[in-house]
Amino acid sequence: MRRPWVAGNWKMNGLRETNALLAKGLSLLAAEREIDICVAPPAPYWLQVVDAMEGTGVRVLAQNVSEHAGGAHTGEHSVSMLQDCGLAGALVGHSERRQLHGETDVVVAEKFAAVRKAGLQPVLCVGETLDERRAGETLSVVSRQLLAVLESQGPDAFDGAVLAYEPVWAIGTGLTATPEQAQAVHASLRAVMAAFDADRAGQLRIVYGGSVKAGNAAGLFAMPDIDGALVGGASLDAQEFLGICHAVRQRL
Ligand SMILES: O=C(CO)COP(=O)(O)O
Repeated sequence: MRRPWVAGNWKMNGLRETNALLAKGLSLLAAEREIDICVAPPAPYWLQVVDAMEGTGVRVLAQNVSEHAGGAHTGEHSVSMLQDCGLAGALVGHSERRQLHGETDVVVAEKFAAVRKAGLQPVLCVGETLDERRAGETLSVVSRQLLAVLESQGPDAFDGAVLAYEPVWAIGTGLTATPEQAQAVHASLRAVMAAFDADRAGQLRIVYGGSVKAGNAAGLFAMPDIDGALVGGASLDAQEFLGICHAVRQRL
């Protein structure tokens, strides 16, 4: 039984006042003890959100992290800073980082390693663009992105980690992958992992991201290999996010 996992990626949204309102709305999640629930606010608000979520069981993630331990890296933040601020982990390789900030598979794997070595939870994001899907390259792209970590760090690198499948064409577009489309990719990713370690593949939580809302979550979570969600836009609305967290309970 894989424990359901849902996270809200707030991206570059929110200010102190709206964060406080959203966090207050999310405090109802304290009841959801059998599910892992996380939020990933922008870095300037980590401490605000860590404080606001105290006692709720909701954990706070970074949206990105440096692969370097410290030093002359203007604008970056290290895993030690995440730890110092009380964060539980970090997203690595989000498609917006790969596409807009030129992060390669190698850099993403280094970030994954840095998070893991600090004992925090890495969330590896993989996904294909619309052109890649149309060219029939979906499975080769997401496998390559997963293998960049698996081959360099081994399957035990995924102990406690989460793998997020986020088709780029479904992010922020309102186009959701159908449950069947997402399930097919999740099953393939699990098979890639199984070639290294079948037990660990069975335990790996693979979550879906891309226009998940309260209204389409149940269909996705009914699929055998969709263990939760990484939610963007809908996580900025407490009721929507609560609805998604409730929907994932069907997997318990
Ligand atoms: O990128 C995402 C989460 O990381 C998904 O974003 P949307 O839910 O807004 O499509």
